[in-house]
Amino acid sequence: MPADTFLPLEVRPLARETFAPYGEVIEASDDASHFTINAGNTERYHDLARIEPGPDGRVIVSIFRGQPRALPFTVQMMERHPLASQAFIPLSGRPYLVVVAPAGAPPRAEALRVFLARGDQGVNYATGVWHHPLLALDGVCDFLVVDRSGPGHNCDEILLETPGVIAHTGC
Ligand SMILES: NC(=O)N[C@@H](O)C(=O)O
Ligand code: NI
Repeated sequence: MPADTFLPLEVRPLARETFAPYGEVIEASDDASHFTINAGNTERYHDLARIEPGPDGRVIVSIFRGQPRALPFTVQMMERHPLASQAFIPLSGRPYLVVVAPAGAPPRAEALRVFLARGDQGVNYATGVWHHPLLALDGVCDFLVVDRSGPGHNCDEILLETPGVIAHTGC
């Protein structure tokens, strides 16, 4: 592709099945494993994500306060955590964007998949899955983040040879 080209990226609604190659969707949906507890007061949506702290790692819980991204948004870089998973659970009730590519070799823009997540859907990136850092929309948004603390290098970043562009969320 010529040097000044960009690849338009399609935005799809986030769904458990289509996100499966990249990790899990964390949401209280009918297709999740769930059962009633606390004498009928509470429904437990059970074991929704495979949290992997990796070798000598410890699971930690943090809050990321993300500034909103403006659209159109140019995806120029991707990152991965080769030692552990990373989960984002929205706390502000707003939609956000998720950009992923399969674990393995550094992706080209053609391999990127963009999902629009609802404000009641979280995601867990499986170990090594390429993703773009947090893409909050519409306003400052808080996310509960479950990932790893421990020894070793756990963040690889790459620049895309051809950037992708997210023109709009389609909603
Ligand atoms: N650097 C950091 O902790 N954040 C990224 O991993 C991210 O995915 O937002
Ligand atoms: Ni990350």
